[in-house]
Amino acid sequence: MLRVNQVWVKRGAAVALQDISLSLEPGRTLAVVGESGAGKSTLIAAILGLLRPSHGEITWAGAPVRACRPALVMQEPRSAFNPVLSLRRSVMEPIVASGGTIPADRLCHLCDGLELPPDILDRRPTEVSIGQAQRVGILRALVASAPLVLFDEPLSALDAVTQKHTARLISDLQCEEGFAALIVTHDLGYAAAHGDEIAVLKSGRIEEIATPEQFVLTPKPGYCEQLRDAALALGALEAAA
Ligand SMILES: Nc1ncnc2c1ncn2[C@@H]1O[C@H](COP(=O)(O)OP(=O)(O)OP(=O)(O)O)[C@@H](O)[C@H]1O
Repeated sequence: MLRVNQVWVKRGAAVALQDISLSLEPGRTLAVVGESGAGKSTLIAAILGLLRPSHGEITWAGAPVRACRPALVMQEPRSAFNPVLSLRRSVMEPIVASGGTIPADRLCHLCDGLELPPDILDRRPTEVSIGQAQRVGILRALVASAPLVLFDEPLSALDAVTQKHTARLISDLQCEEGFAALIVTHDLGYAAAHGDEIAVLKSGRIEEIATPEQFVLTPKPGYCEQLRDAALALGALEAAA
């Protein structure tokens, strides 16, 4: 299980995360939402060990998170890849580096599910659309069979139909394989439909961790309620309301 215990993280002179505690079990999804600059990407970087907390600790099954080889879907689809390598090399590299192999049928199954044409992995990042690059980023994370997958705005470059389809593929695969998913998103509809819990971040602090039902029906007064109301007004929570 992922445990984030009373974590504080500084970025430069400023405190970007303050007293963050949360946990996430295998097979479960935690959606992290909140305004721009709230600290969502900082939380991912701290979980990955890229930023060191000034206080508190972050573990997976009681050990440093890096020991479980977590997978990351990065926010910027194209810059997530080395521009001079084929996408295939970028997808395979983490697995080859750890001495593993990817069964060909798994790669084909995931490419099909993500609606990626068979030849796409032989191209470079600049030779595919941003939405395709985003789906290759998801492919790279899922193919590794990591027990913990961190998604930073995984669907932001996709059209609505592809978003829905890709979100379903991630959920189905999670049911089959049981990985824990932490998903940072601005899309409250996605958070409510696919999160077992929603964590609302504001100014580096957790305002509330709630089930989608609690968030929609009885959000914490103040910022969480404003966020819920704004999402309702935009029709983003229709399925969950
Ligand atoms: N490299 C950096 N150096 C100093 N401060 C940074 C750095 N990166 C981010 N910050 C600051 O840390 C705070 C949290 O940023 P973070 O990127 O985690 O927010 P976010 O919630 O992911 O935002 P967004 O939704 O816009 O991606 C912000 O105040 C931001 O300006």
